[in-house]
Amino acid sequence: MARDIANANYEFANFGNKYATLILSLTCLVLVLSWYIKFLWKRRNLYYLAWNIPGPFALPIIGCAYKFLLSGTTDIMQKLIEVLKEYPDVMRFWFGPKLFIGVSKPEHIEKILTSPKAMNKDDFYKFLSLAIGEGLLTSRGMKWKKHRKTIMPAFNQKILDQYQVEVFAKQSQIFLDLLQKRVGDKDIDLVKMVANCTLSAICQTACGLNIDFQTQNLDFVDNLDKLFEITTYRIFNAQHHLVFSWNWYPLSKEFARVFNNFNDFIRYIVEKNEEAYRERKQRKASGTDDGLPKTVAFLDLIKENFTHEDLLDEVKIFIAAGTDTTALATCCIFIMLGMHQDVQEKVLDEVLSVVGPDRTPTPSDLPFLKYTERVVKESLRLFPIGVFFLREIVEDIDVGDMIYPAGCSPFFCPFYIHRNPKYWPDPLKFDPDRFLPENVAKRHPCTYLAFSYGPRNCIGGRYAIINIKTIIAMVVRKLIIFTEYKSVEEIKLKLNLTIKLRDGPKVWFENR
Ligand code: HEM
Repeated sequence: MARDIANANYEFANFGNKYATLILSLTCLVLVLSWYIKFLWKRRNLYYLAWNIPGPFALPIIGCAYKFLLSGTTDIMQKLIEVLKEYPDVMRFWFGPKLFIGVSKPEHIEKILTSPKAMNKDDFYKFLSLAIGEGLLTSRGMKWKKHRKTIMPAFNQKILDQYQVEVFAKQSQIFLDLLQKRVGDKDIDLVKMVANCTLSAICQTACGLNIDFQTQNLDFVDNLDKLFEITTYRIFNAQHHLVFSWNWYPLSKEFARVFNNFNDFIRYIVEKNEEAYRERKQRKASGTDDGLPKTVAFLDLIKENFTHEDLLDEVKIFIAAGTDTTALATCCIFIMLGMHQDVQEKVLDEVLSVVGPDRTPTPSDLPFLKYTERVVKESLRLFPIGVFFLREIVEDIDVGDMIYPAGCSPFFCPFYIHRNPKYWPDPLKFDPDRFLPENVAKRHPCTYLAFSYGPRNCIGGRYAIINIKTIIAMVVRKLIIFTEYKSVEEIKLKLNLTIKLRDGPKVWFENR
């Protein structure tokens, strides 16, 4: 009898436990489902508007991410272009719950890039901020607006002519001297050499500091490269987006090392600039200023409006956004000139007629190097250094024939647009005359996005073109450029935040 009661109690307790587990599981399921339905309901506008946009099939949870599974940095670019080609004007792409829209139609690009509803960068840039801080390129909202307004005048043509061209010419001369010692050498690390030249120029133009990266063996350029490489890796490997998983990963230690080196250097140059600025102020106050015109750095023009931390962030961005981009663009131009000796001859003729055989280029020469400028732009068409860029839409944007929903992230791929035969006939042909004013007038401005477009375009575009023109003018007069590449198709690229030449520039120089 007692055993029967015990058995009955046991069965009752067991039934109770099972029942409680069932209730608990059902409650959890209902909670998760109601959270999910609420999540979907809140985003109904996004789903509704995305429905009509063509794009690849999206799987549950991962969306279209399967398209990029197991892709290295070379394949990602290739695959992105392949997908864009399937949907030539507009493409929706679900990456998990996130909606990206690839925009290739110039009329849409113009409306989005000029809309105040799309001035912020996508979340994707937060990994970039973790590496290079919150300066113009990565900052958002009012902070960006205020900084852009203050920094803009420092990049105007007058300042560039008055103070910067002299720096570009000096650094280009050092670069040329180094190249002349390597004549005939097919193993030069050209990207690094040019990057040291552009970095020395930017340190001086941004902070007024004369550090010669070109002749001293400083490894800052390698450090910056590594910082970008690890950041690119993290962006494209979603499993490392969580801080917890990243901190356990060995590459995070390497990231910390290059990150600290980068920050120490920036702190050093900004502090040096502030010291020099204080001294100048004291000299002025005590009347001991010699009255001679001084080189004015960007920092000198903006520092009164910014905190020390803001200045650090902005200098980080100038250096990170200006060094590699300009260097890569210059290397691609060297390749194009090596591949097209007739174009190189025309550049030489122009430089000799405007600047002459030995004189250093001055600001008044540069506007007359018109053909050289067309060469720079055409090379940036084929090799736009920023492969793609993204925005975030905070309110629906009606572009006429469709609506871009709030919450989506439009992305723009200059590499794809610049090689689209619809806008650029015979797109792989290198033809600088595409940039003759009469030909430019026939195209929609948003078919060319090397420096982006609208209020958030590249602030250093003019600066970069002037710097590159100075380097090319100095080099082409003394050296003939050759490359092993025979065609544009042969030049393989990979992604490292910006474009990289997978197999290097394969360029060498001979005496003229
Ligand atoms: C050939 C060289 C260069 C190319 C191709 C280039 C390209 C670009 C592109 C495509 C953007 C838009 C990026 C985005 O929206 O995510 C950008 C932004 C920017 N670039 Fe450049 N850039 C070059 C040189 C420079 C230089 C030399 C500097 C500075 C001295 C610079 C500073 C910036 C800054 C600060 C931004 C952010 C602007 C903002 O968001 O308000 N760039 N650049």
